[in-house]
Amino acid sequence: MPLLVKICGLSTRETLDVALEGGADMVGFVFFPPSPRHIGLETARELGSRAKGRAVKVALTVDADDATLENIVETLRPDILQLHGKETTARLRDIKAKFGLPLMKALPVETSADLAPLPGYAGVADRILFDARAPKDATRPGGLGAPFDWHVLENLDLALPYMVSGGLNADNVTEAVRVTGAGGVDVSSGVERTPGVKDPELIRAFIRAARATQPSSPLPVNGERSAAQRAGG
Ligand SMILES: O=C(O)c1ccccc1N[C@@H]1O[C@H](COP(=O)(O)O)[C@@H](O)[C@H]1O
Repeated sequence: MPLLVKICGLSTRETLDVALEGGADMVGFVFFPPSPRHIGLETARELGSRAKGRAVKVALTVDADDATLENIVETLRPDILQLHGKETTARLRDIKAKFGLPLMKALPVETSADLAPLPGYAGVADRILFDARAPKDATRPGGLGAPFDWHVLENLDLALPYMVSGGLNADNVTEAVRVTGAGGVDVSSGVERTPGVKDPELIRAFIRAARATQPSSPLPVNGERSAAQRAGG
């Protein structure tokens, strides 16, 4: 399976286009007011229609209530919900029943003890995102540009697809994939000039580096674009 590349925290037309043209598989939009990447519903509507059919649209929320999720689903029209708070398995079931969308549950990781909730989430989430555990005094649970010890995932045996995030950038993504065996990578701070301000060249470099972690793809089948073509190579 080709590595999935997600660029998260996009908030402008220009940087969304760079991610799409660079071949990102997933584009993420943050709905969490304390974040420097938070977008409002009008921006969500505009960026959502721009990304439609070109990449998987991911709505990132943190312990959002139903009314907030309803507004996001109505405007962005996401393909998947990324739940980055302390949502329980019961809440995941509830969200799934109400919104009928695939769920990616973010799990904060510092030590192997943090993997304990996995079996519960694996029963209801469609995908897991392993992210660095934020410090206790952080103003947000992610998007801090800090990695975790990837060796915690070294012997992971998980039936569910999983991605890794936290402090990734073009220089360390190869090693992160090698150590964790993740099927996807997710980046925000590592493609920014300052918190919330994406840098087009860093986005392109990250996607190129992530694609380069893979053996060269076989010839495309049934008109599919190869990984190299998707990377613009
Ligand atoms: O990006 C944010 O501001 C954010 C806010 C709240 C929860 C998660 C957030 N970002 C996600 O965190 C990971 C790691 O990001 P980084 O590359 O270390 O900056 C990623 O999934 C972001 O989408």
